[in-house]
Amino acid sequence: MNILVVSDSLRELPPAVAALESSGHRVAYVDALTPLPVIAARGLVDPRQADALVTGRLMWLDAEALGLLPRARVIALHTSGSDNVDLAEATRRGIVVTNVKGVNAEQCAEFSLGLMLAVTRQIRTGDIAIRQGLWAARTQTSLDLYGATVGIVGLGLIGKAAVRRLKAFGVRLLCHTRTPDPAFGEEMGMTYTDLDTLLRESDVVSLYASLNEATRHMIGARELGLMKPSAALINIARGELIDEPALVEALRTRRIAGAGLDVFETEPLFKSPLFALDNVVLTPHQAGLAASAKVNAAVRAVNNALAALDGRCPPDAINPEAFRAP
Ligand SMILES: NC(=O)c1ccc[n+]([C@@H]2O[C@H](COP(=O)([O-])OP(=O)(O)OC[C@H]3O[C@@H](n4cnc5c(N)ncnc54)[C@H](O)[C@@H]3O)[C@@H](O)[C@H]2O)c1
Ligand SMILES: O=C(O)[C@H](O)COP(=O)(O)O
Repeated sequence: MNILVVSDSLRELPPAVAALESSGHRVAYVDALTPLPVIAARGLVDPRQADALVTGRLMWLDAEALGLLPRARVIALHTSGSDNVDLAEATRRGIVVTNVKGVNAEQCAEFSLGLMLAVTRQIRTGDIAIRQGLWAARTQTSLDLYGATVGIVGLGLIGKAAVRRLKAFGVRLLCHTRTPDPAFGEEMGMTYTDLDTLLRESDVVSLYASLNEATRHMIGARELGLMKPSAALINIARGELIDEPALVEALRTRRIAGAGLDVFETEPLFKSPLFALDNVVLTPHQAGLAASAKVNAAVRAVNNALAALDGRCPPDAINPEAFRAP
């Protein structure tokens, strides 16, 4: 059978390539996350012949793109998010979709704490000052994490991993989530609350929710207006959780004190009003980019694809009801 790999990184990961090459299937690679309609139009590889597609988060798989995969049995994502796939349409077409949830959860959690520390303790400002010879400008940071209230939005794998770390920081923990875990909350000394209360009471609000219709723009002008002027907003989840122009305005007018952002409404991001602001720390969607996680993600995605082609429902199927044996 035919496997199409569209990825900007998978070919650099020998264990994933070895698994593909020894599978006995025909494998075609496109070494950039190019949209399927563009791949089809260029005619170098025909997605219509693919029985499996292995790809990543920036491959937008809406109804039109899925229409270019008439033979596909499986779409195997090497990312933990899966919001780039129209799942209902994939299911209707009998395509099983898999992701690699949890593969980079610990790394993303630790990165979010890095952003929290960078923003609240103004590590970036200090770095810039010392390089400019401005030792005397060293900043007395206005917020320590110790003793602060941290609001967790979305308590999934990454949210929980962040909470475990934050417990050691001596913070008060609030949480708003669709999936409260009372035993975990009790163990961590964390209080579940509605979103507005969390926004009003938190010194740091950190987002870990998945992107869906209920969470898209869950933080807009109204929500930013509820936050303390001294508070910081951290987002390593998905850019679309925040109404970005509203955040730019809140940061520009110092309605909130700062933000740490790893994800954006448009990615990749080459130009943004955020770049001109000194109270925001920005990173290019790298929270999960640890070497081990990247290899594990690619190998797990390849194994999901091979399982489906082998007639087994893939272990990471998000829509197992769509699985059909060859
Ligand atoms: N920056 C990165 O590199 C990176 C890497 C991996 C994952 N992510 C993103 O991080 C986020 C968390 O990933 P995860 O693996 O922990 O996912 P998960 O599915 O385990 O957890 C998601 C959480 O969001 C909550 N949620 C969903 N809808 C909600 C709503 N309406 N209100 C409140 N909570 C809601 C769910 O209850 C769940 O607890 C996702 O958005 C994922 O795409 C980012
Ligand atoms: O969903 C994920 O795993 C992260 O957002 C990372 O995605 P990426 O590997 O496509 O950057």
